[in-house]
Amino acid sequence: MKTPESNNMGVHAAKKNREMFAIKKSYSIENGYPSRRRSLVDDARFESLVVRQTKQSVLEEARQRCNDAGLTEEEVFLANAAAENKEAETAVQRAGLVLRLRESGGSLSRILKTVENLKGTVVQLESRPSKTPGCQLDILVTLDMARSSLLQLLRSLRQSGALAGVTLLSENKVDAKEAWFPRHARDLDNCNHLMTKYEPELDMNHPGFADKAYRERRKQIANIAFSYKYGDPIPHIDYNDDEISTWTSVFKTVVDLLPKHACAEYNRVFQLLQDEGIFREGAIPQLKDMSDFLQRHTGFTLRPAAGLLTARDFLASLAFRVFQSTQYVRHPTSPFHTPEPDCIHELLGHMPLLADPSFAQFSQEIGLASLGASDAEIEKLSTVYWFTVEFGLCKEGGVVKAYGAGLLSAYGELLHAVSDKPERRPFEPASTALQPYQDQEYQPIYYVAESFEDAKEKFRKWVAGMSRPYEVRFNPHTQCVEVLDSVAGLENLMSQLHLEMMHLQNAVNKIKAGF
Ligand SMILES: C[C@H](O)[C@H](O)[C@H]1CNc2nc(N)[nH]c(=O)c2N1
Ligand SMILES: N[C@@H](Cc1ccc(O)cc1)C(=O)O
Ligand SMILES: [Fe+2]
Repeated sequence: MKTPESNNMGVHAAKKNREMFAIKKSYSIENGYPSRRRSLVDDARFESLVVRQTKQSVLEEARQRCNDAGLTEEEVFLANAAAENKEAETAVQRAGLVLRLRESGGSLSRILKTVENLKGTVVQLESRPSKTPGCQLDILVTLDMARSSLLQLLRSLRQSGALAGVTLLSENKVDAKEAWFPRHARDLDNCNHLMTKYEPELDMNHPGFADKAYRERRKQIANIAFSYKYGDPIPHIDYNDDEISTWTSVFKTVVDLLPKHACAEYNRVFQLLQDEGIFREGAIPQLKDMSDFLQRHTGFTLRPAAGLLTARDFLASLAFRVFQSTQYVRHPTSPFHTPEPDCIHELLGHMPLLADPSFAQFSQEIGLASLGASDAEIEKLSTVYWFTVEFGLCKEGGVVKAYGAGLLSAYGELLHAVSDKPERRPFEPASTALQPYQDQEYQPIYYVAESFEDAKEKFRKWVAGMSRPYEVRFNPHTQCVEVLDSVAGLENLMSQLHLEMMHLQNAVNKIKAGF
């Protein structure tokens, strides 16, 4: 089966690519985020722009270093890989070259001779009449060769008058231009970029802006998240009295409002969390305990996040049933609203429903749809996320109830959402995805889902029309996202499903036999 693990070289290349173009911690702080008005769609646009610019400057730098302005992206990639250390320089790698020959004459044999001199092995050789004017033949040659020799070969081919063009193809079909996305839960170590402009250091309207001790404390907790790596135990935080009393006051108001305004699925899990002593007055739940709870119910786990993540990084983690959660607490002067997500929002708003099987699956569906999506599609997906997971309403026996995390952790807006003031529209992914929104005042429009099942079904139909030319699937046994683009992979999946169907059939038979 073609799993990311067996397609090792490609994955390695893609990962290197991501690391090479990576931005340290945040998109906004180092890049002067310009927007004044908060919108996650603008955030997503800004993220793409910074990624493009960073990539451009990395390429420029490499071209200058190699003193060759004509280096293609693939060649920069190769040169950087070779420059890592002695071993990397002499490591043999497979490469595909397209050569455009002016004349078929003796030039091909000369080229092959050069390959031989450089200790390369030809794995495959194909030719076809060239469509390029002034050229006779196009040759596709696949080689195994040490990286440094490959660079040398490219240089000498470029100088040869017999060739009208030389193109290095991407390593093992991985297109360096294609969007990288995490293939294994451990790759989420690379998916924690922040939008930092709502942090207390930068946002003058943040209630903690003038409070030095608060900013220090927040930074200290955020740093724990920065150094977190996949597989580490989730760090325990010793919350202080101020933090605990903030939690307790928000918790009390939520408990009062739930019976009337929260959806049944939320209330059910909330009760469980109270029964287990995870949700109570006087103690902020530890992410570790919450993560274990979620894992028992839906397989979701938590990893600490240092602040508001970019939409692409945040959504990607959902594909792995991982929720990236902040661990610091909002400022004590403003318990009922904070401009950036904090652990009270994540714990009270998001966690209960992540323990509901149907909702967990909906969240994962959005995450899976985001992998390899275009920038425009990420904008749409985050808008859908906004009007469902963050601010969604749903119907329950003719009454409108809240399931959005931003409503369940902010009681003022919850009362507003269920009052007769805002406009309510039925949830339709295609139109919901285009609705502009802001995050500074209460929402003027909310979208109402018939049920989670219905929302999921509509979402799935809508997502099927997206541009990605392949389907992806999460394999819970390996924690890998598999790209369903090979017959072998599909056959494997089919045989697994076949086995499940047999179990299902047997179960039905046994129940029937019991009557
Ligand atoms: C996908 C969407 O933009 C969404 O609102 C995300 C953004 N980043 C986040 N980052 C953190 N830490 N917590 C969140 O709830 C979110 N929500
Ligand atoms: N406003 C939310 C927190 C929040 C802020 C920004 C977000 O994108 C999400 C959540 C609260 O007070 O609970
Ligand atoms: Fe949220």
